[in-house]
Amino acid sequence: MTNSDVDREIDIEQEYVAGLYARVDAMREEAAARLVAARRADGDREAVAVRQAEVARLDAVERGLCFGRLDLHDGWRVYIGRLSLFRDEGDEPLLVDWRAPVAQAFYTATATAPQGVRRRRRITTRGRVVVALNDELLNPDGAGDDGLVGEAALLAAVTAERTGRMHDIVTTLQAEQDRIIRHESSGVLVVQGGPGTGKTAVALHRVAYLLYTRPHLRTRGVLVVGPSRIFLDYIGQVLPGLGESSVVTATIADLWPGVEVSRVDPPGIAELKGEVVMAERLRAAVRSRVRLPVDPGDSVEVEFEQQVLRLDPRTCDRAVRQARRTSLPHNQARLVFQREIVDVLAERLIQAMEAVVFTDAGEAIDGGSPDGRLTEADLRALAAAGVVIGDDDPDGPRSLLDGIDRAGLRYSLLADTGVQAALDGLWPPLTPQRVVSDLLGERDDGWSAADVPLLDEAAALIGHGTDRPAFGHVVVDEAQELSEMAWRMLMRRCPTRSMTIVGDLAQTGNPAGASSWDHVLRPHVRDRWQLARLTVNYRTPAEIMAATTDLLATHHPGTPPPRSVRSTGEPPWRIGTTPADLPTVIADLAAAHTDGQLAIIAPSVHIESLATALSLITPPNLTDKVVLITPDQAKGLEFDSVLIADPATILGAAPLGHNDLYVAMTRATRQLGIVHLGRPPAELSAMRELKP
Ligand SMILES: Nc1ncnc2c1ncn2[C@@H]1O[C@H](COP(=O)(O)OP(=O)(O)OP(=O)(O)O)[C@@H](O)[C@H]1O
Repeated sequence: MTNSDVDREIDIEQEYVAGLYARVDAMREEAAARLVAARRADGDREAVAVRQAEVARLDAVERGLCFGRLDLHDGWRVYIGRLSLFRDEGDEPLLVDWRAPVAQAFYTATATAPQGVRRRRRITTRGRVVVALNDELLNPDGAGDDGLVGEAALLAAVTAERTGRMHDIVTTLQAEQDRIIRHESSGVLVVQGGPGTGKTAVALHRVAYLLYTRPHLRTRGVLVVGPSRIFLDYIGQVLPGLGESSVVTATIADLWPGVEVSRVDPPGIAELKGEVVMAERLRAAVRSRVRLPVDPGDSVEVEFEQQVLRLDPRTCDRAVRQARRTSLPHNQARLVFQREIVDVLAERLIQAMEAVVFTDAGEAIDGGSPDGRLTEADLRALAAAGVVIGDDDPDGPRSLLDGIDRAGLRYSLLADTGVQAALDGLWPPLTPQRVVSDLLGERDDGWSAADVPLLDEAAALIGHGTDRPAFGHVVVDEAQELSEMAWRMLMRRCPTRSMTIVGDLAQTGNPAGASSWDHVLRPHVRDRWQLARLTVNYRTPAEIMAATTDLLATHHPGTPPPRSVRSTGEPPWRIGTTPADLPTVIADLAAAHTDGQLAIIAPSVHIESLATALSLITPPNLTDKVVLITPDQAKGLEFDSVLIADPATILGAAPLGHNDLYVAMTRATRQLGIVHLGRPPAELSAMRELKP
């Protein structure tokens, strides 16, 4: 096309896009009016929320409303964008939502498999203005069929300066990513992929896709679990940018409201707390809190209204078995136990009362039989005293107390503090906090992140907080980090086991985390899970991935690094220094840095001195030009450039330190530099060395 052809085409698209915005503006006005009306119509909060979501969704699609066009061989033309727009109900769409089936060809059609597409056009807009077009003709001769769809737009997206916030990739999704996003699994789908392969992006776009294709999830709710608050902030704009703002994001610790994580476990302890054997130990701990008398001589005395009633071991045992047969959690089963015991106590009291009959004058004249029947002698005595009993059923038991009296007596027993104290001594009410701290033998000095799944397990055993929300679909990001106990907790939040799990087993930093997907999932879904893989690294240039080769080969032999989508021609470097000079060297390198956002990734022992030397805050503000973080905090994030301080300490600080170093090395989109103390670790010695 000549320049004037391009200009003419841009004018045509501009007119079309302007028409789309006019339609959105009209819809937005209507939605705003509906919101005002809903607010006026007193109190219906649900209706207001629905209307608010409608307005938010229309606001969210403002940027990049329309980004593509497909020209089909049969003459049809389809515009692709962030939502579907119609001029009038029943009309052909003006714009097709990227999640609709017809839009799939935009991401997956190739010259060899054109899917009826003649031309794929990318439309780039700035605000509401069309600024560029990029056409691909899908010729059957296969020209340009390199597996990457829309390479120029893709490379522009992956090389753009980072902002500390993740953006959606709806305009440049690649075929292998699209297939996962639209995967029809309604069970557990695991997405395994190396660093930068788009796992997080794909998981979030899949959420948007599922909300579109399975509308029931809007009411059932979707939960996205991430490794840290920093990470959740980093991804926080992606779903709202796709018009989906109803999704809950949380760390594992956030899923237990009311507990503040304020403590870090000593090395090795978090690992033990994460093992599944803890579930059995908690179960045993809860069970052992029911304490029964064993010998007849140990009968429990219950005082009620100046009478002493005795509970022998057999009665207690029967009540416990009755309660356990219900399979209810501890605190609810306790109520069954109490009812059983109170029934026994009430029956004894009734028998004692029936055994004595009072005249009008309050004089005790005779007794009934133990089963509540009055003897003929009793009846004669009572008739003589003017008391008439049981005339509604002359043949049945003629007891003095009717059903209401008996219920009242049971209630009085249950409400009596003496009776309650005796019952609590046998089957006490429990709280998760008590159970967990008793089991761990820890003082009340706060909770660690690894305690949260234990609290949740205890809560499930006890029946505490049974109103915890469950979700229709759960996404787990950086899923390799979850312990067995954390998986149990998550499964309780997702009874339908509809999940998207994304992670990389080569990046596991948590010693309690996963080394095999089958191992973590089998106890919950047996073999009913599917694995999908992502193979192309969009973040990290080939030069940086090459620098991780020795690290990967040493610690994960046989794991191929993902193929980088691009190279920069700029190999990463390393430089040696002394412990005393480390802060100055890092500060000088940071001061000389001009190429976009820089992250300094350092083991926690150096964070304080580096923060002082560079006047940086910790934890960082992710949108700052220079941020200082630990490898653990860096999980899932990315930056234009990365400086790693003291890699040997990262390697040696934890049992899976090599994975932490791998994470740190794969965060940069442009440059990587490593400052080591003394000689470099063997895994990095092949890197280009800069002389100080
Ligand atoms: N199709 C795409 N178009 C544009 N950018 C993409 C595409 N796929 C991935 N990216 C970008 O590549 C980067 C890495 O993506 P993402 O963080 O989702 O990868 P990841 O597999 O979760 O990485 P890690 O496991 O290393 O944390 C992000 O900036 C993302 O926007």
